[in-house]
Amino acid sequence: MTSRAVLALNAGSSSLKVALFHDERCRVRGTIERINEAPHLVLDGATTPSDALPRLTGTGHTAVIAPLLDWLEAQFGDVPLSAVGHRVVHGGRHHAAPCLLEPAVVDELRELIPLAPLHQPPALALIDALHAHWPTLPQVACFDTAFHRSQPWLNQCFALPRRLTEEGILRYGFHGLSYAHAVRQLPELIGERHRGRVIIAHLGHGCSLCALEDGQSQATTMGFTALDGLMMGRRAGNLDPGVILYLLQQKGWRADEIEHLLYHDSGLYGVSGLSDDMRDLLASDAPAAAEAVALFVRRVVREIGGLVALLGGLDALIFTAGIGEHAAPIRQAVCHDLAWLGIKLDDAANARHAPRLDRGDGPAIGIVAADEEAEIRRSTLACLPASPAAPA
Ligand SMILES: Nc1ncnc2c1ncn2[C@@H]1O[C@H](COP(=O)(O)OP(=O)(O)O)[C@@H](O)[C@H]1O
Ligand SMILES: CC(=O)OP(=O)(O)O
Ligand SMILES: [Mg+2]
Repeated sequence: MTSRAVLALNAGSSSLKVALFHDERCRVRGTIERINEAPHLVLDGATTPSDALPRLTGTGHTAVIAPLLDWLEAQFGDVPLSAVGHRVVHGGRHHAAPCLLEPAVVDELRELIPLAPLHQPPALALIDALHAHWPTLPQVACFDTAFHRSQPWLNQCFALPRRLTEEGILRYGFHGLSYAHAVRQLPELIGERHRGRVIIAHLGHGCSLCALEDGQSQATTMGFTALDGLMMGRRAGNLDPGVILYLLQQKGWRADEIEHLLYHDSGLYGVSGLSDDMRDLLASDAPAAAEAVALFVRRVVREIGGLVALLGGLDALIFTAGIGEHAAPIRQAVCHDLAWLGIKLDDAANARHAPRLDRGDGPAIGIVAADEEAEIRRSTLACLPASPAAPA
């Protein structure tokens, strides 16, 4: 079989995650953190001297990509790239599967920028930059929204006039690459229960929940945009739309000020007044930090209650992403408040972040390490023409 290598790029609002896969092996993986302020590449599982890393002088995704590609070529020039795969947060109504990035698709994705203003522009900037760098290399879009196209129609609808629903004002849902990856890990982690009623809690900088049956998305907390649902690092989540009308009409806020409030100034950061990072809040003894953490937990518990009602019960609760994987006190508080569901957390297993956290009876509880890049690799390869058969 021909050898295949994929560069996976995951453009986040404040970071760029990168992984280079060669066949089954991951050759290098890392995150460019604080991309809009002071970008620096942190490689997974390695303490690399800074002079061996790319020198990132400009800020933003467009500025870091050229030095990153030069560095990758210098370090891994022996890896014959077959394609680049991108996480594209919004695929709208028409993309239920990954696809090759033809010019018409890129134009269509540009139209979705208002629906994902933090994520869609950096992904599109990377697609343009990669095309300029390697004009003939196939590029594939892997959509966060695609995983949720399986939701029953009622769970995709807002109670709005039909004409708006028909226009595509729907609950799309996000974090689909993370959920798809988690679902693949479930048979090994929870056995036959993977076919049952499962809730996955993706708690990272952005946060959402997904209710699944037989591995298919049934409902999710994010909606038309990634603003809905849970409280997040800098996003409020679920909010009475009357608050927005009040700010517009009574307080004279402009639309761009409201956008900033919703995407940047709310959530853990807004409530604590300190930080958008759960680590800082858990380490702080400021009352406002404790309140932000308590509200975060309260919102998770309340939304899980709603999803359990839709599923008609719960067979497993799975945590993933930065907070879900690493913040034992958050998992503990959520599980404590869900004791009425028969959830019983093994505190020792929770403290050591073990894969299985339940005490053997009641719903299974587990942790899956998020790996959107592995899902990007898999989806990207699936979009490429099959390898020519090896000569006999
Ligand atoms: N050890 C930890 N304890 C508590 N929270 C953590 C820990 N490690 C990471 N986090 C949280 O995870 C968040 C980032 O999660 P991640 O899934 O990497 O987000 P994203 O991909 O959206 O940038 C951080 O903002 C931080 O709040
Ligand atoms: C969709 C979304 O919120 O993504 P992230 O968690 O990467 O910000
Ligand atoms: Mg993320």
